[in-house]
Amino acid sequence: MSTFTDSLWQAALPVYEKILAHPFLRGLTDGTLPAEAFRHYVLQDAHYLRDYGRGLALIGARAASDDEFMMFAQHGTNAIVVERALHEGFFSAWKLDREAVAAAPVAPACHHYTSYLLRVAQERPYHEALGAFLPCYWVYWEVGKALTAAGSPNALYQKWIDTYGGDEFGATVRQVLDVVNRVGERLTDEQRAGVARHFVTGTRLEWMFWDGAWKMETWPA
Ligand SMILES: Cc1ncc(C[n+]2csc(CCO)c2C)c(N)n1
Repeated sequence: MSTFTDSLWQAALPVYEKILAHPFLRGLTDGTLPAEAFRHYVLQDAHYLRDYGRGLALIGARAASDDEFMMFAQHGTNAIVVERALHEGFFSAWKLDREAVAAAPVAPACHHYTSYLLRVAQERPYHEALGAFLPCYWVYWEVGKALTAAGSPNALYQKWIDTYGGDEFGATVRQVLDVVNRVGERLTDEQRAGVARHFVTGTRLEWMFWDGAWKMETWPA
């Protein structure tokens, strides 16, 4: 039987296909991604994870059930655990200390995505916020599986791929998909369309985050 989240995936499929074809992701698996672009990405991701964790805490506080609250609060904490692991892994290898990471400006794509997520988490209904926050999990899982199948000749890139292609991350994503399907059962068609709109927007912002890193985009003025 087709589920609510299946319909969300169908809506975002053209964007997901563009993500898989993007030179940043192609470059991770064939090894052609310039090291500076990867570094730009990981630095921006440290900024992203701190705001994403706060956004999860906000939507957790608005959840209809204690189980959903606990799940989002835990995932929010985990976003910071992952952000700290970047410091012990990639950043220490690049001799970047905490101050240097914090001082790196938040680039336009990251600024756009996190500003959007935090606005939706505070201002829009809970179900719409779920739509906006879901691509972060689901797109990364699908990308992780696709890139795991391809592999990378670069050990650093392979390490990144391993984070998102594994079963542990898959179990986390399934947990969130179950919540979205449960919430979806109570929604009208119009409300479901609202969730889908945010899901597509979030997926587009994931594409833009990789594209911004590929172009090593900074503020034009
Ligand atoms: C731009 C960007 N999008 C998604 C993720 C993946 N991700 C970040 S937090 C989280 C769940 C809660 O810990 C997941 C799956 C990322 N790292 N960077």
